[in-house]
Amino acid sequence: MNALAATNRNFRLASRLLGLDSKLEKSLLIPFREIKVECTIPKDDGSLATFVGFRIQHDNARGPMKGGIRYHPEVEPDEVNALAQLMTWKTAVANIPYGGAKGGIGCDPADLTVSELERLTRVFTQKIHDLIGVQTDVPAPDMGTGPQTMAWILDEYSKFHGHSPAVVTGKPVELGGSLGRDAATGRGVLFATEALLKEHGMSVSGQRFIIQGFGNVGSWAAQLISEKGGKVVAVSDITGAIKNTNGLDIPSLLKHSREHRGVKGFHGGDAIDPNSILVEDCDVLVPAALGGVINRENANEIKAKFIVEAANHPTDPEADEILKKKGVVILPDIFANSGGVTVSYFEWVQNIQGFMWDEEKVNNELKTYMTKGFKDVKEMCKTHNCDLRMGAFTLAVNRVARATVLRGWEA
Ligand SMILES: NC(=O)C1=CN([C@@H]2O[C@H](COP(=O)(O)OP(=O)(O)OC[C@H]3O[C@@H](n4cnc5c(N)ncnc54)[C@H](O)[C@@H]3O)[C@@H](O)[C@H]2O)C=CC1
Ligand SMILES: O=C(O)CCC(=O)C(=O)O
Repeated sequence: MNALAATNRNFRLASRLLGLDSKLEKSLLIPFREIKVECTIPKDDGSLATFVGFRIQHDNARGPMKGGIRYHPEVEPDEVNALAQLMTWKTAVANIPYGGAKGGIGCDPADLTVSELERLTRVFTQKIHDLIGVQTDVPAPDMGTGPQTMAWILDEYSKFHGHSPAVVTGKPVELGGSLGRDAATGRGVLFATEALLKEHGMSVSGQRFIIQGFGNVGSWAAQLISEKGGKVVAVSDITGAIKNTNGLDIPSLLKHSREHRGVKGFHGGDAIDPNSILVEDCDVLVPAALGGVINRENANEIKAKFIVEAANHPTDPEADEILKKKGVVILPDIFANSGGVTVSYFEWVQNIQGFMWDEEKVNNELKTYMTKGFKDVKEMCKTHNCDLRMGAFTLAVNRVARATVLRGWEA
């Protein structure tokens, strides 16, 4: 099932549990605005290259639309649409005053030089600058983008609208980025996992983790989990997969990954087939790369007791059903990876106030939001007698529906 069909399905299931009116359901499902732009840049060798960029703004009932920008060869409209919708539900679960959006450019950042990436980012910003803004739509990093990408967007946007640090989050700290944003999604994954395991009378310490993806989210999650005594027994990225049943030495793996641009070749473990990583033995599986990786082909083989969705929509609905029958507990993306957008919110607040928080305050506030989010999701599970995914979806859809109805439809 494609990402959009899967996300729509989860939304509709939640809408039915809540008993939403079908007209309201339709208005919540259709995106506010879909932007598709052609981005042509001169490459370093003088030849031209054309890319397609998207920004899909899903909903703004609860506040400015918010979500990352992804640079990846598989970026296409349905996927971005699904990711934008997920942002609406994620900001609502976190209870931060935003709606949802997502953007992306269909490109392989590994094939472009830094100056080509800068030109591409600037052209994309020129095409969408009138449609984003501090109170309308605030981009952030996602796969294949990072603080430098946000710095280029900030600079290009500010040429049109004056200096506007709050137009993007996940910026370098020197440009108004928040302390703690870089680690925030991984730290949120840790807090979410702690809340889940505590509920089952367990803690991170001593559990065996497998992490797919070793970029921003996966590497921070691995680091923070291992600092808490969790044993990370296997990790994969686009270059390969490494396993060590005694636990990988994460600081050494981070160093190796920085020096060799990937985990491949790390000597502190055995190389394994990256396609098998999700079905290796562990207690907690943390997908932190692409969507749709847990599906009907591999769901039956999964050995983990818990899945913490650090990536967006890693589990498709067929796999959800199979795993539920097997008794696997899934902590859904719209809660589990909400630490990133929550600290993006703190960054935006700091920029608007012209004031900077210290990192301890950022991390403490994040823990408060994640703990409250878990409690709110669990309450919805009780109310609707449903699993954690539907608990999170009903919580979010109800909040957005309430805001939409309160605002009214008068033209
Ligand atoms: N960066 C953020 O703040 C947030 C990111 N996310 C989600 O987390 C996931 C990862 O994002 P980032 O870490 O930011 O991206 P990133 O670009 O920093 O890292 C992506 C990682 O995935 C790996 N990867 C790519 N294709 C793979 C494959 N086929 N098999 C195994 N590994 C593969 C890459 O090698 C890299 O290690 C995405 O689903 C993203 O939407 C969710 C919330 C916030
Ligand atoms: O920090 C943000 O605004 C959004 C991060 C993001 O794209 C996500 O949570 O999927």
